[in-house]
Amino acid sequence: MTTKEKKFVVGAHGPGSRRSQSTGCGSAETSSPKNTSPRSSPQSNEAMRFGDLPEWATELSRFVREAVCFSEVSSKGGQRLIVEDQLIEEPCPLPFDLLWREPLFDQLILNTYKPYEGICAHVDLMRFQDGIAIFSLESACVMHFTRSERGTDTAETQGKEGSSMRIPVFLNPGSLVLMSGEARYLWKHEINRKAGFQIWEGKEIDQERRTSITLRRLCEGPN
Ligand SMILES: O=C(O)CCC(=O)C(=O)O
Ligand SMILES: [Fe+2]
Repeated sequence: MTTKEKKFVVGAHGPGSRRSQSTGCGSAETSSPKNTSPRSSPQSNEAMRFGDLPEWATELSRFVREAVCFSEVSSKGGQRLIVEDQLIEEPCPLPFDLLWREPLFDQLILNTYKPYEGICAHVDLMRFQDGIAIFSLESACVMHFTRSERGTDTAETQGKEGSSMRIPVFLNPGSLVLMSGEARYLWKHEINRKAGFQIWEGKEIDQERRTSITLRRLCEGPN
């Protein structure tokens, strides 16, 4: 895998309160070596590494910086959009205080999923700092973001029928997801690959093996 294969950056960021308690599948926090995996099948494989990362992962960290610095939004110094007469400022995909910390990441988890295996809705453990990167490889998929119970629904996050908003994000093989701020603390992410759930533009996505590499940084102090 080379960094050249990465196609684009999906930045998910919001200002808001940073520390809400996480909710996982049910109510458990997730993505902890000690917790039950939030993935929907026990046959999934995962590998974890803490501390000094292997060279290829350090290269991925460098790629994250490069991708943020050269992304369209960053190069314009935060994109400003007018939507229905309202000025919306799209923040940088990863705030600069997080982007330039050293090390950027010190924990990695590699997950492989067979077709129809996914990961249920969760907020990553509070033992990890803000600023999380996920490289999505092999099979395309749709990741859904839903407001966690800790982040109260507002008029903006309510769908027309009053149900909580569910935001689909299409991930190509090679996509990079960056989560910080509200997206990291107040929204759950999920990849439901059960039959009938991976629909994009009206068509079901063909499923193959999917691999993801998640990079995070542990909070200081005992974990
Ligand atoms: O496989 C993915 O893309 C998501 C992984 C994830 O959310 C996690 O490990 O916490
Ligand atoms: Fe996660």
